[in-house]
Amino acid sequence: MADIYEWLEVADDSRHRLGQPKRIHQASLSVRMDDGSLRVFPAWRVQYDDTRGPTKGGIRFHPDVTEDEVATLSFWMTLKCAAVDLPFGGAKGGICVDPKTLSRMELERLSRSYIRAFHDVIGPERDIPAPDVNTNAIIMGWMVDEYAQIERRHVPGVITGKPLGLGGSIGREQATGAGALQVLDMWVKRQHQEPGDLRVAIQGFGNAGQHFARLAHDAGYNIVALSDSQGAIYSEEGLDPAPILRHKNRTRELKGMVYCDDSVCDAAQTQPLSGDDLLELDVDVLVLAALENQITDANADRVRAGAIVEIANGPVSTGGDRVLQDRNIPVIPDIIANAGGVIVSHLEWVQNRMGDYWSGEAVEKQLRRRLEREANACFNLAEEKAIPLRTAAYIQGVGRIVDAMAQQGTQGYFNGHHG
Ligand SMILES: NC(=O)C1=CN([C@@H]2O[C@H](COP(=O)(O)OP(=O)(O)OC[C@H]3O[C@@H](n4cnc5c(N)ncnc54)[C@H](O)[C@@H]3O)[C@@H](O)[C@H]2O)C=CC1
Ligand SMILES: O=C(O)CCC(=O)C(=O)O
Repeated sequence: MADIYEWLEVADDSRHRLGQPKRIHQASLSVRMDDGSLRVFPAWRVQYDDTRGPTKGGIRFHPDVTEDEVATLSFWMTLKCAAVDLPFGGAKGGICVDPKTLSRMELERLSRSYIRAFHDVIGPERDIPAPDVNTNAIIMGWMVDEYAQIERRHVPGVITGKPLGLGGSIGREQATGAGALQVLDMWVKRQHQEPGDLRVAIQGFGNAGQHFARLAHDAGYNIVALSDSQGAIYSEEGLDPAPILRHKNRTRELKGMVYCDDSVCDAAQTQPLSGDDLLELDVDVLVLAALENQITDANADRVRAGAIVEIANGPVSTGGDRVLQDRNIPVIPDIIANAGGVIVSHLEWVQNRMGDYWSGEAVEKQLRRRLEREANACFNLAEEKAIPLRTAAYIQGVGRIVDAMAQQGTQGYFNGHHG
């Protein structure tokens, strides 16, 4: 961050404030299992900075979740919301759990207990959670219901990414993938390339990766490889994500894909591949849509992709980034590439507060307009100043945050309603 602060001539006060999270909330969630036993799960909500508005960010269920991880993700949320000019600060939540080991009822009890633990520190004008890794609209539905039961009133704006029947927005589910495709399209156009000429490999086939894959295939990109946590598949002829998704929904993994009957993905055309090998394929675009630290200084020198799109948060480590920069492999950074999700979350929150709901076209138009403006600003800054896209995106985000900090005055942060 030092170079960004130097560039923007950020005052020491703001550097100190951006140097650590404003609040870290931790809880131990006691949950009754179906067999009558009790399990306790560590959980966090970290609210990094609320200078520009209520804090915003998803909740992750994963066995590797730690306080440090949640805090880092909350910092990136802060930068992301500012980089695309949303009136939000940044937060993130997490529970250290392997959700695949829980029954549906256990998962519901765990989700509701998260809200009971953090009820006092969230709210539509305070901190607004949303889905992230291993959480989805069903879980957001349980959570918003738990919040309403505690409050004894409807409060749909406390959580976004909800089911449509509980005040969710049309378009939120595909927003992250759709936004990432829009940003990639803009970048491809600037390189005077055509989607039909580009071979794409995608790591991660969950909410973000699936929608990206489907929309990119429809837009003419040639998807040659896909992976999930269990394995990867590859086809020189190109993969159609729709039947692959049907197979994954049936079997819960991509690995067995070679045995699929469907003509577009039969054994003759589709080869299994290791997840690590996917990262090193000779493709035009490598899309990272799984977890952090997938490209590091240990494997960045073996990346053969022409460009990388970060749909996941932090999939390229700082060391990996340095190697890719030295090798002139452009990285379209997470805080722009995956911002479609939080942009439509903002639209959902606005609709909840208005008590009126928009068509899919209206949501899509607003998403496109904001991303076009903010991604172009980032691309232009990177080009004008000959700096990496990530540096440009950080300058865009940090610049807005430190301006808002300065506008609060020297006392506001400590004595005002943000304290
Ligand atoms: N869902 C959303 O709206 C947003 C998600 N993101 C980020 O996108 C990333 C993915 O999130 P979601 O799709 O929502 O999660 P998800 O839980 O729906 O899917 C995650 C996918 O990654 C796969 N995966 C995990 N480890 C892997 C590995 N080592 N190799 C290959 N695949 C692996 C899983 O099998 C699964 O397919 C995360 O970094 C998340 O923070 C960012 C912005 C918004
Ligand atoms: O939709 C949101 O509020 C946040 C989604 C999220 O966690 C992210 O962008 O990383």
